[in-house]
Amino acid sequence: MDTTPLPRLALIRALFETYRQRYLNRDLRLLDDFSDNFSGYTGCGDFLVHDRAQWQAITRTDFAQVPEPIHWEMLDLQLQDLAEDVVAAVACFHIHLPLAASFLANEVARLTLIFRREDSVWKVAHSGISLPYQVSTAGNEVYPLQSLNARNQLLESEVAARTVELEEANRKLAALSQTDGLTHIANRRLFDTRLAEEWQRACRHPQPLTLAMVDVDYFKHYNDTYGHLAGDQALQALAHQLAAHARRSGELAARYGGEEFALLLPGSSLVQAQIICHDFLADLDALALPHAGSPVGLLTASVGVASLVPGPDNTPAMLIEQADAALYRAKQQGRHRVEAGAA
Ligand SMILES: Nc1nc2c(ncn2[C@@H]2O[C@H](COP(=O)(O)OP(=O)(O)OP(=O)(O)O)[C@@H](O)[C@H]2O)c(=O)[nH]1
Repeated sequence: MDTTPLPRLALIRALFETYRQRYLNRDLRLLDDFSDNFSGYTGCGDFLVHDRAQWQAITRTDFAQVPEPIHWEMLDLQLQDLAEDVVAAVACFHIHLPLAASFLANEVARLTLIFRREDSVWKVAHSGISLPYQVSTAGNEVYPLQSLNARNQLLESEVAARTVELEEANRKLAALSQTDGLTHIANRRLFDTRLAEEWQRACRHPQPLTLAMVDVDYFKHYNDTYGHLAGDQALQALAHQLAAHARRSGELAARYGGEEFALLLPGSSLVQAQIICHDFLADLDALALPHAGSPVGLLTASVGVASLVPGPDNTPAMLIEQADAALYRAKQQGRHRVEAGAA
């Protein structure tokens, strides 16, 4: 090594730099820089070496495992002037190997070098490298690439498994947030979203957007007679029937609120929607849920249907208002019926 007198810190820095360059460039001159009284601690092999020849062999193995120049991304360097003939350098860095796999670079390596002047020549008297993991090296490895690779693959598969679980949990959560807790059909939130989406779609490709509002008849009386729990079960049965009539893609049965439901029928004409709603009422009749407070003696519902071709002159709120108005008429005219269109 260069023995030109230098200010002490510059000297230590130069010693470290020479070591670093020779090590990074896989320069075999490094082998001559180790002291006859060398001791070294291999971070990955996890053992102390007292023998210069053994350390040289380890260094050769290192250079053979990765023959191309490597790179250290320096994080920190501390230089210590310990005695007239003894100096130290402690470096922290990421190791970048010229390999596709970059996982070693995620680790922070810490290298301690002690230089001693022997017969006016500075030698590396001690080298200790540590990496913050407990891995064993396989065969003739110096860098524990096989262990790290295995650990990395394990981590990646665990992350992948967790990601799948997380996606599944998110999917369930999203479904729950759009589902009515009692009837398990779409809730008001999903209805609002789908109405807005279908409205936009119908604006782009003009076609009618048709909506049926459904309301249970004399339901207060039903609750009063049979109890709230029976009322809940009746709502579940009705919801199930209504959902069976949302058959085509884009059609949606939803609980609008309380004992009121909605059936969104994109692309259906008023007449087609009326047929669907009549079928629904017939199926509800077929369930034959007794209702002593109803003139027909069964649980029935009333339906109001409206249809609009979405455009600049109307809004989703107008469609709901028109369906509500038709529903009001159905109630006024005796219930258990379908009323359609503007009055
Ligand atoms: N069991 C039960 N009842 C509900 C639920 N949501 C709303 N209701 C009841 O539905 C009834 C609706 O009563 P009203 O609005 O007076 O209407 P109605 O008695 O059905 O009369 P019409 O609609 O005019 O035929 C109320 O008694 C509410 O308590 C629910 O989730 N479960």
